[in-house]
Amino acid sequence: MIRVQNLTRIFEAGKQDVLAVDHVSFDVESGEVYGLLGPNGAGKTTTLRMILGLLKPTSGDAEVEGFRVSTHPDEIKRRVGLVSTSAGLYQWLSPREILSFFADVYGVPAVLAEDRIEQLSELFELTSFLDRRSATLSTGQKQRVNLARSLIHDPPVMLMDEPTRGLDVVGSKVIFDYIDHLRGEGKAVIVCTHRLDEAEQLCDRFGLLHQGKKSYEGTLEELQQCTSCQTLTQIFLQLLDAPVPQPETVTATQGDLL
Ligand SMILES: Nc1ncnc2c1ncn2[C@@H]1O[C@H](COP(=O)(O)OP(=O)(O)OP(=O)(O)O)[C@@H](O)[C@H]1O
Repeated sequence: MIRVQNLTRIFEAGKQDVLAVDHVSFDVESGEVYGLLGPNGAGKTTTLRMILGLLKPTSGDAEVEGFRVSTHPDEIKRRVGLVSTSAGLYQWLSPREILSFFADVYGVPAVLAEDRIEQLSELFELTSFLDRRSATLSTGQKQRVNLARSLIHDPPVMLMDEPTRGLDVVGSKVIFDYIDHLRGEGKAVIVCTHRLDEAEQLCDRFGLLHQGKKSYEGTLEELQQCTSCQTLTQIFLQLLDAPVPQPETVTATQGDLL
């Protein structure tokens, strides 16, 4: 469903270029939740932005349902939803107006959009504030509107950048349930998070980025076998202590150690 092939991005930043993402490759299948993890500055957001077509790779490519982002950026946007804590809502519009607006942007026919808004309002319990101005909503309510917005065009792929940042336990639970819902619907999901405890519960497979390179990949069991660590936090700390692999990335399924 999602194929990332040798994605690389170099930023020109003053006198020194920044190699933000360095030949990263991975696949995510339908119904799979893939945790893209790494410390600050590892290249997670840059990778998501390239998959979505918001940022041009220096080299490499990404594919969604067989469409390459380099050649079919509009097909990609139709097929990918994005949940990001930094996404704001239009303060003067109500959730219903926001959802209608995005349905229109994504080319969802008006009749279908009405049904979709109905379904998503029930799923995310928006009904009681669907026609209130967004400025008056609580953080958790705004977050639920954002989740509904990301699904308005029913995309087969969902990218989530720090979805639980700043949320309390109840808000985080809404995200957990949402990710389970996506998995049940057969979507391919990539989640970037610093909450390793959450990632451990949520994700089926992990790719660990370090200094722009993919250092580890596998299920929790595979990572445990490969590192002799038990928790994702321990595995992560081991990754930070290890030298960045050169030139090949390491796949836990191959039984290699860093
Ligand atoms: N527009 C830009 N110009 C220059 N450097 C950039 C730009 N965007 C990102 N970078 C650099 O690229 C590297 C990767 O950044 P990125 O935001 O992808 O990391 P991240 O893993 O998402 O980090 P965090 O967890 O802190 O959000 C960092 O060194 C960052 O400073």
